[in-house]
Amino acid sequence: MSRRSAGGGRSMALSGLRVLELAGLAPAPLCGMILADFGARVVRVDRAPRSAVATDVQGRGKRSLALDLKRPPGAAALRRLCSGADVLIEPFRHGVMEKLGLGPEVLLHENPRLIYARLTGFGQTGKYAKSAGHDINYVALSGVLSKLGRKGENPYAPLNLLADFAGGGVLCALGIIIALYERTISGKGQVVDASMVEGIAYISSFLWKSQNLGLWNRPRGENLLDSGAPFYETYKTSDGKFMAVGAIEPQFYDQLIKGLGLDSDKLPSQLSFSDWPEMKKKFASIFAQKTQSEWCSIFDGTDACVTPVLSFDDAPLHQHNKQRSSFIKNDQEEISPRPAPLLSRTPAVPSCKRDPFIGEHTEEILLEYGFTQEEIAKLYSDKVIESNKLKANL
Ligand SMILES: C[C@H](CCC[C@@H](C)[C@H]1CC[C@H]2[C@@H]3[C@H](O)C[C@@H]4C[C@H](O)CC[C@]4(C)[C@H]3C[C@H](O)[C@]12C)C(=O)SCCNC(=O)CCNC(=O)[C@H](O)C(C)(C)COP(=O)(O)OP(=O)(O)OC[C@H]1O[C@@H](n2cnc3c(N)ncnc32)[C@H](O)[C@@H]1OP(=O)(O)O
Repeated sequence: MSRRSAGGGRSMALSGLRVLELAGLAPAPLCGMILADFGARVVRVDRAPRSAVATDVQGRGKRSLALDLKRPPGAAALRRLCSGADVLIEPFRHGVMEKLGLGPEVLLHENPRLIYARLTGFGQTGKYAKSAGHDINYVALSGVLSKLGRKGENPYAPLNLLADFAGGGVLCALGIIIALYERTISGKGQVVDASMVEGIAYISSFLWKSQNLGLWNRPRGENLLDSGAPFYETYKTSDGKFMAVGAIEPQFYDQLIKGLGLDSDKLPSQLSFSDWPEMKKKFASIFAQKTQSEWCSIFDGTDACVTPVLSFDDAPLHQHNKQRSSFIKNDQEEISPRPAPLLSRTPAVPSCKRDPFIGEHTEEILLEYGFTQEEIAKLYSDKVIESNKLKANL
């Protein structure tokens, strides 16, 4: 496991980029964390009066400023911060920023180079633009949820990975980077309308565009890649763990059959759909006869596409992941995934420090953005900003 400190002397791809992230639930924090991991100076703008504990668990590499946006001097302070920023990420449903007087017309007028990223579930327009929602709702509206789940069961949302993170945080970060690239040519900022419904739909383009290939003709849970096929499944081992099987191509399927100790001449053909349920039972009874580690000994080094299903405890300890330093430890000994992808010259250097407390850096950030000590004192006395130095010094 590697332990590299932020800013360890190497310049990162996004060094010098100034980002303001208005505190949100899950997607915007990931977006901000990605930018911070790759070198951006990300300020999380938390609420004042602040809540006791930060709910953002993706605060790595960020600093926190606690600011009351509902008070006019607070909104004015954010406008000023935006004048000196490259990127603003806002995670509220449509209309919230406009109500605060912080809509894109205002902020882009004051800073035409600003990338104004709006990360929402339903986007800035349309019937649901002002409705509350969460990951599962967005996946549902994208069409994708209808495809997920096992045979005979209700659709199943795979945690909150699809909308919040893949279609939300990650695609918003991509939108920001694209807009920043375009700004190098035009000199102009723009609004990034990152709707998680559309984000999921977009990352599911393969699903949409493969509808005519016959891959998805059968009901949910009975197709090649949705747990219908015996060779694209998980199987329980004798020690209560699992193996993942993804032996799609015939040459890899042959190696699976060999590893399981079966004779392919005595089996139905791989793509005989009607035999799939029976083949699954056969595979399951064989996998149940050995431990996960025994199966790894059999399949490691083959092309059978069989791997262990690792727990969070086991994944960082797996030899392959250790060889690539795929997981890192911070100063609190917390383990998390190393930023991906790896850039050869300017890789991400994630911070090893703990996440910021709410309001921990209020003063230093305001000074950095050009506020005077007198202006800061006024904001304090007006109770528009808060700092949390006490906790930070513990
Ligand atoms: C499935 C996921 C969500 C998972 C989240 C969980 C991980 C966490 C949810 C609850 C957490 C727990 C809880 O907090 C209790 C504990 C607290 C403790 O500290 C830690 C442990 C906890 C157990 C804690 C643990 C975890 O953190 C939780 C379990 C998702 O799908 S996330 C994606 C959600 N959707 C979106 O992001 C799409 C866009 N956003 C929205 O649609 C809405 O924001 C949303 C999410 C529906 C929320 O609606 P809401 O009405 O609450 O907000 P908005 O309409 O957007 O308006 C925001 C209002 O706040 C004002 N405001 C904002 N910033 C400031 C500021 N700096 N100063 C003053 N005011 C501010 C803003 O003006 C708005 O005010 P109005 O309503 O008056 O207009």
